[in-house]
Amino acid sequence: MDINERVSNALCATRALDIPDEEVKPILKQLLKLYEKNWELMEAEGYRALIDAYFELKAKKGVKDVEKAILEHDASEKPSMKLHSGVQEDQVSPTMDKSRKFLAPKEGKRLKSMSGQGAMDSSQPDLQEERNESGILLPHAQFMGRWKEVIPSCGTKIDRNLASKGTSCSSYPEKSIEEREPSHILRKNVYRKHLSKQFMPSKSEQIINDQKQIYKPISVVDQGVLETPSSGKSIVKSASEKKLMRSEESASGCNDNTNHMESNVKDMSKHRSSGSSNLANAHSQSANNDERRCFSYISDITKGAENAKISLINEIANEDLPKFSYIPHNIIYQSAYVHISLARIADDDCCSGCSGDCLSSSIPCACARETVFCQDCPLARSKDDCSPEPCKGHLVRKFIKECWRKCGCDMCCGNRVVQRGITCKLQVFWTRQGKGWGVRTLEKLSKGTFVCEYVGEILTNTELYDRNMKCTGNERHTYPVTLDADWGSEKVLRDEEALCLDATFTGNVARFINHRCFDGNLIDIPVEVETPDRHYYHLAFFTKREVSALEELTWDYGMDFSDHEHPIKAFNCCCGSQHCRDVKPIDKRNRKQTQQKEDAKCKRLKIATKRTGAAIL
Ligand SMILES: C[S@@+](CC[C@H](N)C(=O)[O-])C[C@H]1O[C@@H](n2cnc3c(N)ncnc32)[C@H](O)[C@@H]1O
Repeated sequence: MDINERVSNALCATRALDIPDEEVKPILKQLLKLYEKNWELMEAEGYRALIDAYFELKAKKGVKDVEKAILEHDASEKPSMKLHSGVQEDQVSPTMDKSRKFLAPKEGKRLKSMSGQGAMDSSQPDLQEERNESGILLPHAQFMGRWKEVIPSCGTKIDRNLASKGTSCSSYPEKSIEEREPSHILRKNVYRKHLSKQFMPSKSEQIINDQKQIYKPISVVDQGVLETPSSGKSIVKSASEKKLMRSEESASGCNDNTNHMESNVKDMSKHRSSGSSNLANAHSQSANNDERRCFSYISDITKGAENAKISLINEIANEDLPKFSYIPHNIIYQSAYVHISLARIADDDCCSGCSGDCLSSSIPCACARETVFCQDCPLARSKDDCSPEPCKGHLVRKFIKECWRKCGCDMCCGNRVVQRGITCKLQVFWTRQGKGWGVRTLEKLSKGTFVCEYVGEILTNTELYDRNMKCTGNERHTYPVTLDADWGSEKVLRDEEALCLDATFTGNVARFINHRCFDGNLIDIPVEVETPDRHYYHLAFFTKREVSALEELTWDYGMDFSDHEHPIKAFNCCCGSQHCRDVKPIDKRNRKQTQQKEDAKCKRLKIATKRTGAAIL
């Protein structure tokens, strides 16, 4: 990217905060000097440094003194480069296996940690500890006085050359999504059965709010006066919010694009409540006398357990926060047999002879070869082609096998993506369509980006059955997903052997990802990391297409809404997809009638046009 483009991207990001170009330009200039023209630092976290510097200067001295003030700016404020993963470029159509088998009850419960996974136990405090005694939402310590949240970066791309700069793990260059190379090589027709996936809603899909109200929502009116709104008071929306909502409603596949900039404004207003005048300035600039509220905000629901912070925001309603313990890796509940040992990994199941990045060599290593690109993949053609283009995606994707401990490559190897964890900027938010909480991305994601793994407790099918039987109905939602454990193996596993993941009580951000019939923007891919037999594997979400900043992330749970025989009642789907499978008979009739009316209208128009010779616009 050339300098002009970079400058214009930076101005675009600050303009979105109503910061005039002429005020930001000198700051940009001085910061660049300070950063020795390192644009990656400038661009990190949505130009955070630039925006921070602006508000700080504005609050302290006014932007005229910028040149002097910026030199006083602490160099330690430079954002550091983060470890970033490579990316998977692929496409597949989700398949469904609707078999749901559960067996008899089993005995008690105790959590144990899975070896080598560093999982946290369930004693991890609840999200609700984010509140102070008076019940007001408390920002995290590191959030106080500094605005550290992400701003969509107007499609900022990072220099291609970065990829070839230093690749040590601590300073692994942050490639733009567009620039990342595919990290996994996929094998065709690998497994016999498709991955079975389904969510079981709790017995009652009603949200039962029996939790104690332990916090009060915050709302900021006009110039940042803090108030706690009385419950039931309707939320006044700005014109832009209303416009946004309308466009959301009409947009298919792009729901809940709540204005992130406005979220940030709300975040800022909270800063003021904690004594940050610069942020208050920002708020008063942008609020334009609109009433703005933020009912709840947590800057990092992972409490530092992930590489990237994941915030939670509710701008819509005064809802209880979800109660669960965040874990970044799967954890065994009790009886699940997940046998991880280096001895089980045969020599041809790893690439001990490799070094550095397995994907950088022209011939993929043994692990990468386990999964082979489709015929059209430029990497597969790379043997004949000395300069392969970036992969444009694959027709068939089955599973991914990542390099692991016995492999000779390093942690920055392109064939280690899922194991490096979340690097995307994600946010949990309260949806407008009645789906409860959902997950959105705060940055544009290109097709094939690894988003997150589905993390939860590893249970046997028997244990899951037991758990479901004990459900009181007070649980807000349950989130089990079955691992199609006999996939790729010779024998069919019994229910006390077959595994599933349950994120109801303990899980990661994926537990908030909502369902969308057919055209969700994520696809779940089984990933083999530590265990070679596919009895246990990881389930990772990748984007199926480019996803815009602020778009809700969704996947197809594979539910059959017409299966009324199923013991667990499915939820009423509000996915908004035009291909929604949960169509009530009356809607079906209406849909058909509307279609017939449309067809007739079209026909009439065509005839009229033929007669008059007029063009249909
Ligand atoms: C994995 S959870 C997703 C997070 C959930 N929305 C929450 O608030 O915690 C699955 C539950 O979300 C709700 N849900 C997911 N997708 C939905 C959809 N398309 N329409 C309505 N409800 C949905 C259902 O209640 C379902 O049982």
